[in-house]
Amino acid sequence: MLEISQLVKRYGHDDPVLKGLDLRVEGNSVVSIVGASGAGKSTLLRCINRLIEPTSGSIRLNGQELSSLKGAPLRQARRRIGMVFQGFNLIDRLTVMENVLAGRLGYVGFFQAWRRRFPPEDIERAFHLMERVGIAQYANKRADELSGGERQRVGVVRALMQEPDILLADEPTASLDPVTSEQIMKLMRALASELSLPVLINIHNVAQARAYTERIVGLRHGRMIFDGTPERFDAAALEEIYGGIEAPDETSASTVAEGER
Ligand SMILES: Nc1ncnc2c1ncn2[C@@H]1O[C@H](COP(=O)(O)OP(=O)(O)OP(=O)(O)O)[C@@H](O)[C@H]1O
Repeated sequence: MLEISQLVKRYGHDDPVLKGLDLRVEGNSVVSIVGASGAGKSTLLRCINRLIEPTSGSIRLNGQELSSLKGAPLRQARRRIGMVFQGFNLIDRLTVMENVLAGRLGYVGFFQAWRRRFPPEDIERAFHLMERVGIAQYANKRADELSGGERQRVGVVRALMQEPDILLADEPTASLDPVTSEQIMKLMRALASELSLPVLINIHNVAQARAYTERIVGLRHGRMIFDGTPERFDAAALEEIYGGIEAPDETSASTVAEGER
């Protein structure tokens, strides 16, 4: 379980970008975080995985306080936080299997990794997960020979190889075509349920947030101004969050039929 309370992040001497956020995410829930550009969505994810240092407040993952960790304890905590990126962040010249095994780097020793000697159970887990998401046949292909959707599946499997307690996804579908985007959203939702994993997804596509996540958190200028189900995420909520700015993909909201959910 993730429990964030009174999280503040200030870059330098600027006004805080996150202004006292409270958020609690339990079990296998899939939560989307929406908000206009600059609202603080990426900053929130980066505070959770501690790519950046929160200014104040508390972030607890399964009871462990993350906000003050440093050194080895921070590295250990970070390997329990899986991250999926907009640009996939794969190493192009390495194979799919090598990219996937990179998810174990927080666990295996340096020389083991350098000699590419991963324990058999890691290889087995890699194949199992690759099969689950439909990329096992590409195990020995170079990552740059795959399509965007396949590459993002590699990104998801790499994150799951960490055996994470939570999965964070920063605009995971923004580089993909609409159909592939929906497949990736469906996949993350299914995996959350299969693995009892909470998933937090930063997303600009409001239609997909509504269709594929069970809870939507709306940020505006670093404050949470909406937290509810897609059913409650109505035109008024949209107006409050985007304040007259058209939400990037709102026009396609009606194209996601109930039956596809
Ligand atoms: N490293 C940084 N140094 C200074 N300011 C930063 C830094 N990173 C982000 N910011 C500022 O913090 C604010 C929030 O940025 P953030 O990237 O969290 O927003 P976002 O909601 O994810 O936006 P987008 O949807 O465009 O990715 C912005 O005003 C941004 O300029």
